[in-house]
Amino acid sequence: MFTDLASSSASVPAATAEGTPISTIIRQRLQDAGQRFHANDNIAAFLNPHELEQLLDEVAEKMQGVLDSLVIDTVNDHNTQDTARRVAKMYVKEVFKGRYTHAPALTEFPNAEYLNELMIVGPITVRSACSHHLCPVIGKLWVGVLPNKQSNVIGLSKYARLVDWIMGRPQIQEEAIVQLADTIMEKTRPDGLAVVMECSHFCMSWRGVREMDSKMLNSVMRGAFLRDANLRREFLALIPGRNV
Ligand SMILES: Nc1nc2c(ncn2[C@@H]2O[C@H](COP(=O)(O)OP(=O)(O)OP(=O)(O)O)[C@@H](O)[C@H]2O)c(=O)[nH]1
Repeated sequence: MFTDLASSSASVPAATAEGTPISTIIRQRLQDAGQRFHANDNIAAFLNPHELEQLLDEVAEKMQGVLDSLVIDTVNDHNTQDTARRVAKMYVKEVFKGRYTHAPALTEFPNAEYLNELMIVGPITVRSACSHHLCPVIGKLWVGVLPNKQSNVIGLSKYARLVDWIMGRPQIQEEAIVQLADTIMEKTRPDGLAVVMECSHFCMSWRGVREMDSKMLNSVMRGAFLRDANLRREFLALIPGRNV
C-alpha cells in the first residue's frame, strides 16, 4: 500500500532557516510527519508552491557538480553550458513532476442510467523512469472498469491524467501498477478494476544487458475481475492489438 501524501492535510510551515538547502527543510517536514518519501511517493503536501523553483535551483547546482565530476568543460563547451539547469528542470518539472504536484482534478458525472457494464480505456501511454538507473520506461497500458451502479463515473481522459501523475515518478513497474490500481479504486470505487501494462525498460536496452526487444508485462485485477473468470477473459480478449 502506498501513501498518497497529496491528499494528506499536513501543515507546511514556510522555510525560515537562512542558508539551509530547501531539500533539507522539506525532508525534515516529511520526517516530522512520519511520512515516507520513496522515489515513487508524492510529496506535494509538504512543499509550498514557490519552493519548487528553489528545489530546481538546488538540483541545478548539484547537477553542475555531477558534470564537473564527469570532467565535462561546461564553460567552453557550448552544448553543455546550460545542461545542469536543463536536467534539473526535466527532473523537477517534467519527468518526475508526479512527485511534486497534487493529483489531477477528476470531473465526475452522475451514473444516471445505473450502468455497470465493462468499460475499457487504452492504450494509454506510459512515460516513466526506473528507480534503479533513472532510465526511461516507455510503454502502454489498458484500464478495464466495471462501474458501480450507485457511483459517479469520471471523465475518460482522467484515467490518462492519473496514469501521467503516477508514472511521472521514478518507479518500478510492479509497484507502479499497484499504485495506479489503488488510486483508481480509491477515487472511483468501481465494482471491479483491471489494469494491464506493457513497457520497455531502457536500463535493459540502452545499457546493461542491451536486450532491445524484451518487454515487461504485468496486470492487476481487483473486485469483480478477481472473482469472475469470464469478466477477466472478456477484458483480455477486448484489448485491441496489444501485441501489434
Ligand atoms: N523487477 C523490476 N526490475 C527492474 C525494473 N526496472 C529496472 N529493473 C531492473 O533492476 C535491476 C537493477 O539491478 P542492479 O544489479 O542493482 O544494477 P546493475 O548492476 O546496473 O544491473 P544490470 O542492469 O544487470 O547491468 C536490473 O536488473 C534492471 O533490469 C522494474 O520495473 N521491475
